[in-house]
Amino acid sequence: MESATPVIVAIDGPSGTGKSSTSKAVAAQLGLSYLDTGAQYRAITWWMVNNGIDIEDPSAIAAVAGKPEIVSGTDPKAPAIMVDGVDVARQIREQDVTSKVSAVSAVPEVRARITELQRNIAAAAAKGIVVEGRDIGTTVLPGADVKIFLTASPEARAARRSGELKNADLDATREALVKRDAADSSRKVAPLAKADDAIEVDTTELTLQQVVECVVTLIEEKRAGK
Ligand SMILES: Nc1ncnc2c1ncn2[C@@H]1O[C@H](COP(=O)(O)OP(=O)(O)O)[C@@H](O)[C@H]1O
Ligand SMILES: Nc1ccn([C@@H]2O[C@H](COP(=O)(O)OP(=O)(O)O)[C@@H](O)[C@H]2O)c(=O)n1
Repeated sequence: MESATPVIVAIDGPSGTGKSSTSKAVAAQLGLSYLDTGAQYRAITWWMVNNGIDIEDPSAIAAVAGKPEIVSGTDPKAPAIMVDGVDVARQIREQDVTSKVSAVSAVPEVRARITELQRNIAAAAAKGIVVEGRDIGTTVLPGADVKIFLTASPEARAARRSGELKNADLDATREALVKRDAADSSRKVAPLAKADDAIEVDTTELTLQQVVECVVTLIEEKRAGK
């Protein structure tokens, strides 16, 4: 599939619905760039924790939101995330960051900063980009060519997540995940939400391959002008 105009794809949804795996596979298959916006919010959270900022204090977070330099790689086969020149790909997945990221990402100054980075990265993608997150279709790139909102039952999502984490307790994983979704959905600025014009795909009973095929087909149809 060749096209002169870059295609912008927004994939949103709660945790464990398959956003990262689907977005990486779709981008790799179509030769597009890829951006994991959750990794950016995790990276700024890691920096706050590492610099002793009180996560309970939004004004303390806001005051330093512009300080860390966050650089995202956009190769779907080797996604990278750096903070002040340090590769934090492993650290940002740790439980401590996961439990604090919703509080940090709810601070408007953090969102303004990260949203600007995201728009610049999307604008620079020559062939187009798949951007995954919570507010891409609604806020970051409302003019995206294709908008997908992935969902799945909390049970399926918890089972997928505990499959990744060693010794994870299924009930505790589900509880933590539902709590984070609630925090992300209820914040004032750019909450987790489906855009009115997004296509919802329930992945509970689908394999990753089926979800990837579904999204690739939607992009191809859009490019063919259907
Ligand atoms: N449709 C699917 N069926 C089964 N497992 C899946 C499916 N999609 C993703 N997974 C697995 O679930 C886990 C979470 O997927 P991920 O893409 O990280 O979700 P998200 O980015 O939405 O949090 C990963 O281990 C992934 O391999
Ligand atoms: N566009 C986005 C992406 C993530 N986030 C925040 O970042 C957190 C981590 O996102 P993630 O995509 O890495 O989470 P998982 O789906 O991997 O569990 C979310 O729980 C949100 O608090 C956001 O606010 N906006």
